[in-house]
Amino acid sequence: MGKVQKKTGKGRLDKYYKLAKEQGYRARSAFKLIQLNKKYAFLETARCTIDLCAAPGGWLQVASKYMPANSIIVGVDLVPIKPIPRVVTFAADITTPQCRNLLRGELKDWKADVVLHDGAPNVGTAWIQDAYSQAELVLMSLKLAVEFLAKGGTFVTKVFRSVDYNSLIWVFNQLFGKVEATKPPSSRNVSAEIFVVCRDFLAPKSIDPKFLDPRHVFKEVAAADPAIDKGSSANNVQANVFQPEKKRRHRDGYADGDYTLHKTINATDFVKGKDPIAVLGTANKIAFLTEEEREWFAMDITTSDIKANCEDLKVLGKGDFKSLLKWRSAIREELGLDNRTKETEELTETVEIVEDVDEEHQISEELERLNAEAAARMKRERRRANELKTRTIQRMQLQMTAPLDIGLEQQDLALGGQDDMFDLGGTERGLRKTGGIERLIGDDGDAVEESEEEEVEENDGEVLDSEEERERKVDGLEAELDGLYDAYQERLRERDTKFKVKEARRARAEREDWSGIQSEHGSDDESGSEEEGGWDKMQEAKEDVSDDETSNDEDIHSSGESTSQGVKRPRGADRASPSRSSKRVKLVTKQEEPKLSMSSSKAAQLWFSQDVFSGLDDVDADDHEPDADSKDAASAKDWESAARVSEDDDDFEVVPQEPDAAMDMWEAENENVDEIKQAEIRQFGLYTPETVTLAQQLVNRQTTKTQLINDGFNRYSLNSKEGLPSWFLDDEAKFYKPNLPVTKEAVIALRQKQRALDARPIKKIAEAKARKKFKAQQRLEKALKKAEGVNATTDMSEREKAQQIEKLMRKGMSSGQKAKKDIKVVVAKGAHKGIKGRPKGVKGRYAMVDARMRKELRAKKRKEKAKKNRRKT
Ligand SMILES: C[S@@+](CC[C@H](N)C(=O)[O-])C[C@H]1O[C@@H](n2cnc3c(N)ncnc32)[C@H](O)[C@@H]1O
Repeated sequence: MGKVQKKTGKGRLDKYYKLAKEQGYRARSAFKLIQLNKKYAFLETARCTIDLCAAPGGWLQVASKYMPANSIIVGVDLVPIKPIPRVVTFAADITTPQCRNLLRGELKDWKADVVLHDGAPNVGTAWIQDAYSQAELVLMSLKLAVEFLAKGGTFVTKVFRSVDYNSLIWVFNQLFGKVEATKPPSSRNVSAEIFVVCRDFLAPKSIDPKFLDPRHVFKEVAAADPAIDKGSSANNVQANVFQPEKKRRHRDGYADGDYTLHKTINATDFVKGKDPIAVLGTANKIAFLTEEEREWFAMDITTSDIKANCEDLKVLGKGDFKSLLKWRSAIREELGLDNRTKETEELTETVEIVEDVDEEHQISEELERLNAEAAARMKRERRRANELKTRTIQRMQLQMTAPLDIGLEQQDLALGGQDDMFDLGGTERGLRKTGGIERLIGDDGDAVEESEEEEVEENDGEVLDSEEERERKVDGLEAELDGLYDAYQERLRERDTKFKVKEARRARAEREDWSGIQSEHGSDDESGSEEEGGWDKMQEAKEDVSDDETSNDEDIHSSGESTSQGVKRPRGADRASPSRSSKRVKLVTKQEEPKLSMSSSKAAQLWFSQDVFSGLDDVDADDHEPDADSKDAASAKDWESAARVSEDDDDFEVVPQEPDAAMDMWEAENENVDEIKQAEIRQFGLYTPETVTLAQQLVNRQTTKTQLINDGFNRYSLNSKEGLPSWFLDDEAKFYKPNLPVTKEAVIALRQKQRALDARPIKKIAEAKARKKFKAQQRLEKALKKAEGVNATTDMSEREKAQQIEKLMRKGMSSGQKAKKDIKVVVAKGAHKGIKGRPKGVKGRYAMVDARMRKELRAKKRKEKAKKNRRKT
């Protein structure tokens, strides 16, 4: 309470704060003066007013508004006050003679009709201190008031409700005819302030300076202190003892005859005295000087704590005082001063009778208690585990936890809920599981026993009977973890559109990932299908995504269905079709038939028939393959064929095959292969920076086909993913992939292409445009019909008809939307500050804005949002 209340947003945004803002007052306190003036009407008749402690100037504004024109208004404050029309201000401390001189200089011989004082000391630490300073400030302002007030004048001052309040009122009553204390409605109830309106200044010829001297005015209250010291008020002393921070200052020096600061009393006074609390409140030390006192000192009940407490009473807390009082009672009992001993004996006897209890009953009670404790412990653990699980799920939902962390947490839980990642016990268990512990410990049975014991202890009630059980438990947890992860992915997918986009991108990236150039035989090979991450995987991914894309962009891909397959080729070229495997077989056949080498791979054709390869028949001239017996064999197309063969079966044997029915089917399905191929290239071309870069490298002879083939055998190509958890695979997909070369030029070229694509109107825009056009047409037709109707009427003159038709046609031709009216924004500052109604020179719709209010509204919204978020979590 003692602290100066911080004006938080909540407190500030009250009715008067808003009103002050609206009306342009600098402080909400302006309304206090308005309300006081409404009640006592002192401003309207005043011709000179002094406002002491006037910053920022709210009261001055009010005075300037309510006082007659040409009246004098002077404001003083420690801090400078921004200028106010008709008001003179200066910065000074009202408690100093300098302020008095300044006022005198300003007013000359003028007397003030009103002196206002709304001062509050700028300390704001301890309430008592504040209240006293404020009372002193009031007295100082009164001192100035009596000097400058005209007879019959009014002094308005703020006073805090405190012990000094009555003294002040008494002084006011000596100097003024009418003194009234009031609390205007705008003064917050929580505030201890009261306003005292002193009217009808008596203007005595001479005033006893004691009336205006704080040492005399507040003497009566200060004089209470010695009384306390003398132990006259037990309650106050008690307050002194238990609330030392609230002690009043000795404004009038020390108690009579007591001129020392340090006061030592004898233990006898404390023990045998009637008011031990008063003793504790006044003394600094309890001394053991007499024979008897020394005996007490030597007694067991006088513990070292008690002795230390007696040394310095001023540093003791409540607990210490209590123990001193207990000690006093004990000594008094010893001395027979209190007759509690007897009572205690009686009590002890009673206890002895009660102690005759049945032993069996005790044991069963003990057992019950232990059972109850165990049950409670189990329950607690279960609850804790559940809480942990819930929290983990929440954290996953908030993306605060990586699935890896959850795994660890869950596993830890399974192993006792306390082990951490680097717990050696955990390692030991792991080793034990794999039989490694035996190897480590050898035949040292002791060590094993010890660790087992530890394990049992760690598991704390969740004793795992066997290795199998433990494994089962871990497996179960892993399965649960996988389930959780899948659910998490699912939720993400449902909620997060961004995630969907990322997933799509990832799928596409995977489809296009460079996984080496491999033979199609890999897919034919049964065991090969097990090996993911190579060509097969790429094909599968392509199929999956192609499926999706087909459904989205049917019109685009319909013509390209099942046209080609191969290494690194444009999106959509490969379609999932039942005849896929047969086509593969056919492809191999084709490639192996020398005559058909040109059409051996649709994908290769697509790839190399792009502009970038035009005129490049000798891409791999450096590379002399054994089957390169023709000019074409050295071409890129041939390179592709070679690539297939190179990764074929181990024996690297090319088996020529006869053209079969399947081949016919292929041709029958794709009559205009070339056209489709060209369309595909036009549509997709090289569309990842990696492919463009590789193409560039081939063109620039920076790489060769052999090089590419060799690069295909890398650490990423033969990864077995069997049995790996899905979250791990997801992570791998993100980070464990080859880093393919990308050139700056390739990226620029692709960006340009993308920009060109983006510039095309999308379907929705086209639809919206068509809708707009259709509506415009409808409007026009309607207008025409109405115009015809108007034309047909007979009860209108030709001129009227023309006017009406023109109006209708104008409406029909319009966009159908009403033009939005502009709202003029007027900032409530400068000339616009505090005005009511329409600001000058503003026509049409307008809105008054206030930067401060906007900030506060924003802050309010921000806080509400934060609160809501907190509630959610
Ligand atoms: C509550 S504000 C006054 C508000 C003012 N009535 C208004 O409406 O704008 C209290 C003011 O008292 C001033 N004050 C405190 N001690 C002072 C002193 N010794 N001399 C002059 N001004 C003082 C502070 O600087 C502070 O501006």
